[in-house]
Amino acid sequence: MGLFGWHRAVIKVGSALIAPEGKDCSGQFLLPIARYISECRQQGKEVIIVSSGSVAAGRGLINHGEVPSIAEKQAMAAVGQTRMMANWARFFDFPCAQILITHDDLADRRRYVNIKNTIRELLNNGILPIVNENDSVATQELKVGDNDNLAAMVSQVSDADFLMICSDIDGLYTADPRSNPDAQLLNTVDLVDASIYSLAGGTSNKIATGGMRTKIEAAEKATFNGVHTLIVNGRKGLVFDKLLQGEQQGTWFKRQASPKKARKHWLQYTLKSQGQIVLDAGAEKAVLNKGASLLSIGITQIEGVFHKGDAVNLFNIGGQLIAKGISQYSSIELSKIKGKQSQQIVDILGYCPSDVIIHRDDLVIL
Ligand SMILES: Nc1ncnc2c1ncn2[C@@H]1O[C@H](COP(=O)(O)OP(=O)(O)O)[C@@H](O)[C@H]1O
Ligand SMILES: N[C@@H](CCC(=O)OP(=O)(O)O)C(=O)O
Repeated sequence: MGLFGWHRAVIKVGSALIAPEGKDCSGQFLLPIARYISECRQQGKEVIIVSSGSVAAGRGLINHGEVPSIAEKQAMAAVGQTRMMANWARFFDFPCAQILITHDDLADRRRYVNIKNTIRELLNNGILPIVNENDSVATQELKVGDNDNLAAMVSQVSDADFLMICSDIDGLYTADPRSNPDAQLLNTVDLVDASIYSLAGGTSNKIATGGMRTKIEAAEKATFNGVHTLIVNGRKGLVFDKLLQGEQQGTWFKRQASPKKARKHWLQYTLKSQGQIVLDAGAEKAVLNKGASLLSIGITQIEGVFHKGDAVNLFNIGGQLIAKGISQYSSIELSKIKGKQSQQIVDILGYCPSDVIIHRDDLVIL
């Protein structure tokens, strides 16, 4: 896949576009981005927005000193978030959904799986998820801190294959063009290394967070996970028309592997298996040959102590390791529902967060 064959994109929109005046919430630059998103959805592609701007949108409504305190900023985010959501919603004739997350949510395996399930359901229902950091509750030390890195994390949790960062600059230059008029725009970056980081300066915008450095960090994370990353100027409407015509814009950071390969590598080597599940012959066939999700009916045995969101190894009845996946249930829950129909889960446990035990997207065949 090059830059245009993507199926699921995360589009990050920075504060500089939502609040060009440094406060309030403006639609000035959002129309071309919204049109681009609608057009892509019509082509059958899926889009998730990561939007900044809650702090800026609430700035005018909270009394604050020259430099707002953390509490003042958290209050700004609380009142600004609804305004920012309403600002987006007026551009779309399909529903938008708000997801607020912190670093803590992404680090906790159980909540990570919940975020993943929610995004999957929203997309299946044609709803546009709009994600932001939960600024009004996140403590400083538990924050991702900037929405560029958050967008890269969202691209992973949502299994996206494209990340577009819309900023107020044409892309990555050889130096910050605001202080270096001779700086040259880079069209492509094959690999994010120290030489790329050395080009980045911070931001001069008092409402923005990261400047170019956090965008490079995001590009490094995403491209490593198999996600092509593009930084474009979201202030130029023409950029989105050109993208729709298949013309590259901005700076393209090329992915290091296919998302499948990167994900497989992550599941297989990074995630430590916490337990074992033994499958009957029917489940083994469904998982191996039909690309199916694992259902409770096909499970014969559980070993080890694991929680929802943990990785587990799957064995066939003959004791052969066949796959590894992320379990939607804990070992205690599974010991009660193994061998049962999915419809019985709710009667046995009293709840049923998922019809499948391991979703096929969370499975790697070994
Ligand atoms: N090498 C560079 N190339 C491009 N922009 C850079 C570079 N170094 C620093 N910058 C600055 O990064 C800014 C974009 O980041 P930021 O202000 O955080 O925007 P956003 O709100 O979109 O996240 C640019 O306006 C630019 O001044
Ligand atoms: N979560 C914050 C934005 C943080 C942020 O990274 O801003 P930006 O650098 O403009 O993308 C907010 O909604 O105001």
